[in-house]
Amino acid sequence: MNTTFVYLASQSPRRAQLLDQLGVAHRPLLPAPDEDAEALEAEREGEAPADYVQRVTRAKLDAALARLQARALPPAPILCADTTVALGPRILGKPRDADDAAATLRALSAGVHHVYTAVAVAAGARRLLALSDSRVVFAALPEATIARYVASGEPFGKAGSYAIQGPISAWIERVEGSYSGIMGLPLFETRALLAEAGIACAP
Ligand SMILES: Cc1cn([C@H]2C[C@H](O)[C@@H](COP(=O)(O)OP(=O)(O)OP(=O)(O)O)O2)c(=O)[nH]c1=O
Repeated sequence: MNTTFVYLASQSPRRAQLLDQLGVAHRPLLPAPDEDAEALEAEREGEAPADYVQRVTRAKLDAALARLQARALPPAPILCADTTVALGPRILGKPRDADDAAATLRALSAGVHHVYTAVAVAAGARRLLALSDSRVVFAALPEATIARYVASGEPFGKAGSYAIQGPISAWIERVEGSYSGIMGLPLFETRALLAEAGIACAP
């Protein structure tokens, strides 16, 4: 396929910024107002977090392909991703409210959790998917820190109620894996998928 851009099927500004780092031109391919994006992220009982994140990412890709067809847009590869924070078998999604965000941060405090990000590319008839798995160690979070952080508003819209790219990183002792993956788009895996789809990244 001879294309000069990819469609980024994501509302996340972080994913657009991360894709910029690869030097790949991209255009948004966002859901219509009547599309139920939340339904895609419904959990299934007993499903392992790594399986969940890949299933949701495939569903996001299917929805994006249908959107491209419905809007009769020019063909180009589509990229999407999903990030899930897991404490053992438990999925810690985006917080419902301030209490939920504080409870999630208490659960992550003084412990180890995983951040899974699946990234998927559709190019022509091909569909490619990769999974990034990172291990994050949080120090013990004082109650006052949790309260200030929740009041700052940053936990909202973030899986696991935190953003590694923000001030809470001062309480992260160790990370093994992919920093960009934790932020929402693992650049090593994304570059490899795009290369497989015939799209060269810089440098
Ligand atoms: C753990 C963590 C998550 N996040 C963000 C990345 C994702 O935007 C969000 C997880 O939600 P997602 O459901 O993966 O993505 P989204 O709803 O923001 O965007 P879309 O589905 O349209 O692509 O949490 C951070 O920014 N930093 C972090 O450290």
